[in-house]
Amino acid sequence: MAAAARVRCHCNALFTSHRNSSTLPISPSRVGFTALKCPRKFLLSIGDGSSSCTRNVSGSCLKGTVRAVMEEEKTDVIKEREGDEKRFTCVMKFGGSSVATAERMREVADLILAFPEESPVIVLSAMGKTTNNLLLAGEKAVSCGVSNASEIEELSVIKELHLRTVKELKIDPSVVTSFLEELEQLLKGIAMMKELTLRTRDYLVSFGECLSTRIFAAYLNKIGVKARQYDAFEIGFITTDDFTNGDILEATYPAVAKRLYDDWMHDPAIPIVTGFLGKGWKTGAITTLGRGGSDLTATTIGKALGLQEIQVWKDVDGVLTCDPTIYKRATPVPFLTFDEAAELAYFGAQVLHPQSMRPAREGEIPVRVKNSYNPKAPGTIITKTRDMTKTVLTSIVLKRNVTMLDIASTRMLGQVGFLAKVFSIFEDLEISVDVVATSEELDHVVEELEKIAVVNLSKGRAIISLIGNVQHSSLILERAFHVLWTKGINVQMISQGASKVNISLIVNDDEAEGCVEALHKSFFESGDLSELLIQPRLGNGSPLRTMQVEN
Ligand SMILES: Nc1ncnc2c1ncn2[C@@H]1O[C@H](COP(=O)(O)OP(=O)(O)O)[C@@H](O)[C@H]1O
Ligand SMILES: N[C@@H](CC(=O)OP(=O)(O)O)C(=O)O
Repeated sequence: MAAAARVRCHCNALFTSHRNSSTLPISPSRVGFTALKCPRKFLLSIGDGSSSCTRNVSGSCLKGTVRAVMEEEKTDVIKEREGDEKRFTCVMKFGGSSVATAERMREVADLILAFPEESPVIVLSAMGKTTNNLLLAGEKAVSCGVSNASEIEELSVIKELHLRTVKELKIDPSVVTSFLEELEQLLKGIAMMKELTLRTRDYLVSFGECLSTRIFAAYLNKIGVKARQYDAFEIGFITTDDFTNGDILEATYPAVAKRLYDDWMHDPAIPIVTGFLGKGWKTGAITTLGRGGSDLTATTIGKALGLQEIQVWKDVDGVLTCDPTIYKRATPVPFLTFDEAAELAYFGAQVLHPQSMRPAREGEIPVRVKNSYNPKAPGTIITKTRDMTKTVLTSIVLKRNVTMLDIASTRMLGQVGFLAKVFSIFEDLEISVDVVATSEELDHVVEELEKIAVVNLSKGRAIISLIGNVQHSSLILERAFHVLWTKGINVQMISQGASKVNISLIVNDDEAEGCVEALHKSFFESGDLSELLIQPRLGNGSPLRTMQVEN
């Protein structure tokens, strides 16, 4: 469940909420903000006087990162190798849908071989729905009893899929059999312990990527293309120990580059790397990077090796104007900036992992989103900047199942103190508002907030994010509100992101899909909106900074 918060207080001050929100002038009576996916971050500067580096780290791993950075090799692996011939040109990541069957694996191999001029590093996700099946199997194991663990339906599905795939690809089944046996043992262990910790969960789901990459590497070798399988957690993907949501640490970049380059120099072979996985720096245990984390694996490799391009191959023709499962007339967006793509991902567009743009942006490496089912489609290219002069709206993102907190000051504290206290409650409970996972956690927040405020909790809300050129916010809002007014929809909260590419509206969840469809029709299907941009602007033309809508 996600959450958004609205704070009411009595002050006239400039208010900066968090990463995603701009500095907002507060109205005397109310201030609105949506606090969204914002793992607690600190800026950490490390330098020796002549140079320094700054990096974002989670609060919980601040100490760990300092140590990891200190232990990091001083030399920059890429610079050190500037004299060398560039060994790799791009990274190509294929998601679960791209490698769902033996047939798909063959097609992906053909696709890779269709670009002989490229020297790629390949990143793979687990086959099809394997990650979901592993998680379901783990949950069933908790309560099914040891003697029934081998009969869990999802285990059979996983076994059957992988054994069928090796058979169809005519490769040695021993590539997968020992893993499948180990998986069954693990499920028995979970059944015995009757618990599934986050650490075990990560170990459990790691089987998906470990299996798919081994099968694919074996297949390439079988058809005469030299390939080498790598488990990311063995080649330097170092993360925080936040199981199920590990954060990549800086030490990863030189370590991964060194390993991949060294191996290539000794014995050239296409690297086939497990997406999604890492190794916790303190525990040494397998971690995962959050669902869809293979995109982040790919961009991390792209930055580590200083590649020319990062390609993420999906089952859609690129990033689309909205989720095609919500509205099927969504169309590809040819160009995006890193900011737009990051915002889109942060606000819930499943097509990209929320953190995946960070390494690409830092390394200034273009990311191309392509369709492995339709390689001829141009896809989407994501770069640092693009011509925005004719851009009004780029994409519409829907995030469902949001809980809205309405927080009104009881005036027990001064204005400044009130806001500080509200934020400290979220901080103390280690909750970044958009990632509140259970209602139990929310109860806790409400309990604490009620000591200083009147709190209203509204479930069943959705966030519709309008990603585009917020320089034209008035035009976007005018049109959006017209559409929603026509449909009789009440917008309950509105907020603008600091990145200047996002306006978010909160509406009732059960009305949200209809809103997305209506907004899509108006923004993308009713003529060129950019024509309106030539109309003279009234006022100073500066974009909207804040607005609060009362329901
Ligand atoms: N704006 C969007 N553009 C494209 N796809 C989107 C968008 N929003 C959501 N999606 C969903 O994301 C899916 C692709 O992402 P994902 O399943 O993670 O790919 P993969 O597993 O291949 O990496 C699409 O099938 C689509 O349903
Ligand atoms: N297999 C993992 C990681 C991943 O990135 O998958 P995909 O690329 O299929 O979204 C998951 O399902 O979350």
